[in-house]
Amino acid sequence: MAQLVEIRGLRKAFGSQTVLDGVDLALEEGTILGLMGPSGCGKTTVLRIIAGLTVPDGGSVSVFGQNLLDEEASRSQGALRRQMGVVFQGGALFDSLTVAENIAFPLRYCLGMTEAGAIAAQVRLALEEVDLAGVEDRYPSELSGGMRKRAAIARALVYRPRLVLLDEPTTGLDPETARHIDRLIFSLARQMGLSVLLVTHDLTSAFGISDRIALLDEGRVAWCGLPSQWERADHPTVRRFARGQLPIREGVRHPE
Ligand SMILES: Nc1ncnc2c1ncn2[C@@H]1O[C@H](COP(=O)(O)OP(=O)(O)OP(=O)(O)O)[C@@H](O)[C@H]1O
Repeated sequence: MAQLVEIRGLRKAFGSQTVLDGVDLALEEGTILGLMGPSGCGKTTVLRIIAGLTVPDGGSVSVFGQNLLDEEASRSQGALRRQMGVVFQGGALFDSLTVAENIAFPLRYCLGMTEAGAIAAQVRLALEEVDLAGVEDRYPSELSGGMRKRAAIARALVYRPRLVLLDEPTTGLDPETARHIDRLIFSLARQMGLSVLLVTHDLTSAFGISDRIALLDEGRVAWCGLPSQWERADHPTVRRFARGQLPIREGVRHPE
């Protein structure tokens, strides 16, 4: 299968702190890659580099076959970004805009749509896809945490990206709501043929919906494999990260 994202030898330091020190990572088209690792190991930094929001110090990042660090790719950043949907940690909806205005935002400002009827129809469809029909006129503060996450997912998917970058989509949610979000991500990804990078601390989420798992630690990918290989992985980082707990396997689906 084709690699939609291919990262080689990625390096990034913030001041004297080296965060990424030779990360190799690949995301196959149409699959979900769960990126896990201890807090502060650089997961969000990897996501932000792929999204073009953080500039790395070295290495290569190829997305849709284009090296993001090439001059030519930097000229077509806008076109590349339009093929990516990003859900940031916390959802990052605009508080002063209604849900409909939030979801319409990328249609207006990324795709340049202006026709109100067409925008409203796409917003309605996007909300239906995340089981949020009817909340168009509410403000984010009037939604529950789970509803805000779903609205953020709707905003990321409304312009039909090929690649979706999700940063901790289930953090801060109760287990039932978190599993609802997992099911939603999984079914939308499969229905739409999306490729998904899922950054998460949530083992249930990662093991429930990911096709592959990568574990980032000390600046590198310490382990990468199928969820079914995790328990047999005789790797110190895997043991340390899981702190003796077996991954919980009650998620949406578990590829063997
Ligand atoms: N813009 C920045 N300036 C300085 N340091 C930064 C910046 N962004 C990230 N860092 C540092 O880089 C390290 C990695 O951060 P990052 O957010 O990528 O980790 P993470 O694995 O996503 O963490 P968490 O799981 O806690 O969200 C942290 O020590 C963080 O403080």
